[in-house]
Amino acid sequence: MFEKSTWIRLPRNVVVGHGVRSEVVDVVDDLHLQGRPLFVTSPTPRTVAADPIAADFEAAGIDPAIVTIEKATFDAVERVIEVAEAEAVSYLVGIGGGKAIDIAKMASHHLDMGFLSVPTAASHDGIVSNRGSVPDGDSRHSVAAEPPLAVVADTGILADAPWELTTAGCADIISNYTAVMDWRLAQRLKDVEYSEYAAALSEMTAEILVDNADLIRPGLEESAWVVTKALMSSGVAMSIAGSSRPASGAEHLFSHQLDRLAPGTALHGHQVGVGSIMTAYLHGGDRGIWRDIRDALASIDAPTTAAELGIDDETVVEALTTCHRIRDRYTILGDGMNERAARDVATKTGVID
Ligand SMILES: NC(=O)C1=CN([C@@H]2O[C@H](COP(=O)(O)OP(=O)(O)OC[C@H]3O[C@@H](n4cnc5c(N)ncnc54)[C@H](OP(=O)(O)O)[C@@H]3O)[C@@H](O)[C@H]2O)C=CC1
Ligand SMILES: O=C(CO)COP(=O)(O)O
Ligand SMILES: [Zn+2]
Repeated sequence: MFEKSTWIRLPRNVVVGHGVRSEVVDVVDDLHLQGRPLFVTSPTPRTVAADPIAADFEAAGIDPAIVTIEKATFDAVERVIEVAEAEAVSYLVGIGGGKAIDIAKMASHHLDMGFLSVPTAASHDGIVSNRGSVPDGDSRHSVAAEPPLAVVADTGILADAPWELTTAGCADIISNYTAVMDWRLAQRLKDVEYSEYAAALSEMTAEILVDNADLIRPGLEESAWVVTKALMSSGVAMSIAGSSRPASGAEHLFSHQLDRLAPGTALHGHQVGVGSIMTAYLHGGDRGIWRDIRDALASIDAPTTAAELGIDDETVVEALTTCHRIRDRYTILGDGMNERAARDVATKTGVID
């Protein structure tokens, strides 16, 4: 008897383009959302987007509550839940980078409320995904959360954000190449659940981004357009898979471990990009695609070395040898690298000296 079933949750409205910030109110109307919203934002995105959007809501006769979070922590999620209950809101709007959007996602999951995603930086592929990422004890990886009902991505705001946020988003996408290699490996060796559609979408997204790398330049709004569409597509791949597998393999384990060993030093996307150079080498050796990944990252100004990340060589080696413990996810790292092998891959790929 055929017993398979799947439930894919995707946003109903995706609005991308110049000046669409002012259309958040219309999107809420289109979704038939009633009552008060709670805006979840962080300091810079509040000024750049949340306050002006709040003014649009007030002009439409809706009085939003606003909570500003500084860090992605469970305390912040708790605080958002408390404010949502105290202010009797009906839905949430996450306005900001990965931090604000993830907190909004996780709080709305707990509250069983809808949420909208309004990115102010094209820095990560959680804009659309059904995953939320908040450090919990020793774990740093994403968990299932509420997918957005809608995404409103204003390319004017995204293009004005610091350039490194956009290059971080590009690197998060480029890392899909190695994430999918790890996923296929895990399917072959450990029989993990695998979706050819999600894997193909994730790889194709990276390929389109790399093919359009010459359009990705600072100050060019078209760059924000190209990168945001790729981030959405990658997020959809995660939603189809029902896991972050299409976009997160050993390169993400490496990045999550760096978040523990050198917190706040480099952006998520930049760390996974450097991790991807090394794990591509582990998959294919010297004839593999590690140089293509490195060159693609360099072509969009993303870091390709530990020094460019601002992380010392020893920390890279430590992260490589320990990151397989971060989560139960089989990757090319298997049950862990020894120090010599880690130093070797990091040196051969030029990540460390
Ligand atoms: N859920 C998922 O599927 C995924 C989640 N992630 C998670 O997302 C996070 C990474 O996202 P990232 O966006 O890099 O992190 P942050 O939200 O911390 O944003 C990075 C920085 O950019 C600033 N910023 C945001 N927008 C603007 C703007 N328009 N102008 C100027 N500065 C701006 C923020 O300012 P300020 O400090 O003032 O807020 C912050 O300092 C990680 O926690 C990662 O784990 C990543 C990939 C997928
Ligand atoms: O960053 C992600 C995808 O780009 C999410 O992956 P994790 O599940 O490893 O946190
Ligand atoms: Zn990522």
